[in-house]
Amino acid sequence: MKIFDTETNQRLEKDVKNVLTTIGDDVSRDGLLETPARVSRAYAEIFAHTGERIFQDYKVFSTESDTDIVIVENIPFYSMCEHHLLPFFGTVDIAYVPNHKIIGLSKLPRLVDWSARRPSVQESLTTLVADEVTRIVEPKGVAVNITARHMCMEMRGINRPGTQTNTSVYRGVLKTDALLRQQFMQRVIR
Ligand SMILES: Nc1nc2c(ncn2[C@@H]2O[C@H](COP(=O)(O)OP(=O)(O)OP(=O)(O)O)[C@@H](O)[C@H]2O)c(=O)[nH]1
Ligand SMILES: [Zn+2]
Repeated sequence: MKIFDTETNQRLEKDVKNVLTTIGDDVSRDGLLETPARVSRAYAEIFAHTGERIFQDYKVFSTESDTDIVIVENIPFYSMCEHHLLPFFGTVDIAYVPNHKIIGLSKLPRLVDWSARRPSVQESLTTLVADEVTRIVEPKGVAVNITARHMCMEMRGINRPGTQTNTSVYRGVLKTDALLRQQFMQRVIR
């Protein structure tokens, strides 16, 4: 978990107090006394990788295996929409077609966490995961599929609880080879 330095913490706590006061609440009442500090700690987790472009926590192995496709599906994620700072969350499916290089499997959920812990939109999240798999594994093809619910569409605004958004990126042979692409889609389309 990211730890904010003292100055960042103090600034954030002050900002949270301002928001609470501005919406008409009383920051000196019992229930809110520790809230600015809690929000600061929560933001340190939720926004831990803001501004980072390169995922570093991975391990790759070389392989002579001729596995056609690797699919890791149903990886849960939580992120915050950059328009309303409200949560959007769901699942990510990742596939790649190896080219003599594979990635440690657990590193894919780690990559998803790293990508999600910043203000984002679902499309950029999808692209960021695909970019980093491409950079790290140098595969023949990559596919990323995300299905998510956006609180900004459910609890306010258009108010449509349960609405789901699907975004996907297909690259290389997973874009051009219909059979491989179908193999991925058959698994992940629920
Ligand atoms: N494409 C995309 N749009 C998003 C995402 N998250 C939130 N949005 C949308 O961002 C848009 C922002 O629109 P605005 O008109 O500027 O903001 P708003 O007045 O709060 O819009 P409403 O949500 O329609 O009330 C909304 O349509 C949201 O649904 C996302 O991940 N991807
Ligand atoms: Zn939003």
